[in-house]
Amino acid sequence: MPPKVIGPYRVLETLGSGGAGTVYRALDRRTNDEVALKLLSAGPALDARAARRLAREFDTLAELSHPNVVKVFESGVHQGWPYLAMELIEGLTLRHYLDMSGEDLLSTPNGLTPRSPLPVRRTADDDFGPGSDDSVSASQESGEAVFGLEAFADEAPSEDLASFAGGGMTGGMSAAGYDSDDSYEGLAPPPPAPRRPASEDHGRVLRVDELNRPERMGRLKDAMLQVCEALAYIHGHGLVHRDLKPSNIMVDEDRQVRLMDFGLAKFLADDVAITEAGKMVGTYRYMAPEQILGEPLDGRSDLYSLGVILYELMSGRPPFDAKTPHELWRQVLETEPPPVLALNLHGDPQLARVAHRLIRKEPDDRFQTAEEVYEALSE
Ligand SMILES: Nc1ncnc2c1ncn2[C@@H]1O[C@H](COP(=O)(O)OP(=O)(O)OP(=O)(O)O)[C@@H](O)[C@H]1O
Repeated sequence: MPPKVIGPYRVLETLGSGGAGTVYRALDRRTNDEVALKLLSAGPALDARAARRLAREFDTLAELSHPNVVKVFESGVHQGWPYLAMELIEGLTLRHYLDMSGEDLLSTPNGLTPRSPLPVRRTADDDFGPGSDDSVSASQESGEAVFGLEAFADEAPSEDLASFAGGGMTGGMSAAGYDSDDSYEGLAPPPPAPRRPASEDHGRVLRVDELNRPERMGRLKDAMLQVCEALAYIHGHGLVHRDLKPSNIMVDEDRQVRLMDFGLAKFLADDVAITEAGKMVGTYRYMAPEQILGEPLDGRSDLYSLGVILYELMSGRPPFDAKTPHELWRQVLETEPPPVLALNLHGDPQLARVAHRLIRKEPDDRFQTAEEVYEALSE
């Protein structure tokens, strides 16, 4: 059961939950405004010192203001658990926004609410369970390949479309639900990954020609440009997102993109207890090599994550895919991903070039700023 009241907010419904906690639609009883309230529950309840640090961190975020960055209103502590009040976005996460066909978008009452939940297996962003490597099917040469949505199966259960179909969400994956081993010692070479034929894929499939629909590509490009604007803004303020992934990007009814959850990863990374409990700081699949290695990060690490997102949304599968964090890390650090255009023969060559340059292993070899990426995407 969700709490009825959190600080000055009355909880109205559960919007979803992820590795760090649960997000509620809530009413600010002081102003009668609705907000999205994220209650963190990944670690032990905060002590007074950690609570003060949270307040300091989020005071900084609350000062930021950009049309593509979700507005943070305030933070607080509810029975020892930190919470964050932010702008309520009526919309979809980037992945669902791009999974939908143009018809879906146009035929729904508010333009973004899907008709019904899709039968898609959803796992956490760092779930390496069975099927995590099953995304690409045969017959790519013909341009007729189909991709199971398992290719996108890195979303938390909170992302189930039910939460947008008026049903709200209960449950979801708790941090304790992660069973992946994230220690970095004793890397073993990955066993060959079995690939199932497309017919065994469950749920909706996206064909390559669906991925390339001009309308979808237009939306993808436009969303990427807006993410670049958001990144340019936060990097300009000396901040790094650290956990950029499709579930942290929302698109509202006016197709305006909002970058979410930034700043949170740093707070959680700095809190060893929370980090160990949740294992969710920087989702592995989107993490830059330097982040995996625990090296200092700058804006270029976010650009790497942006490249993974672009690669995945263009090709139907992530550049590196593995069943365990060890395997994934080895691939990220040592191997080259297949060319996007080998997976999607008719993909946009310019976007493919941008994606590949963003996911270069050395930060110096990538685009250096979000502004540069914006320009390259606009060419
Ligand atoms: N500001 C918001 N407005 C509307 N819905 C939101 C907002 N923030 C989050 N949500 C919804 O709540 C869901 C859960 O968000 P949350 O940030 O807890 O999880 P996540 O980003 O999927 O995972 P993680 O916490 O591991 O990064 C999101 O997928 C989204 O559907």
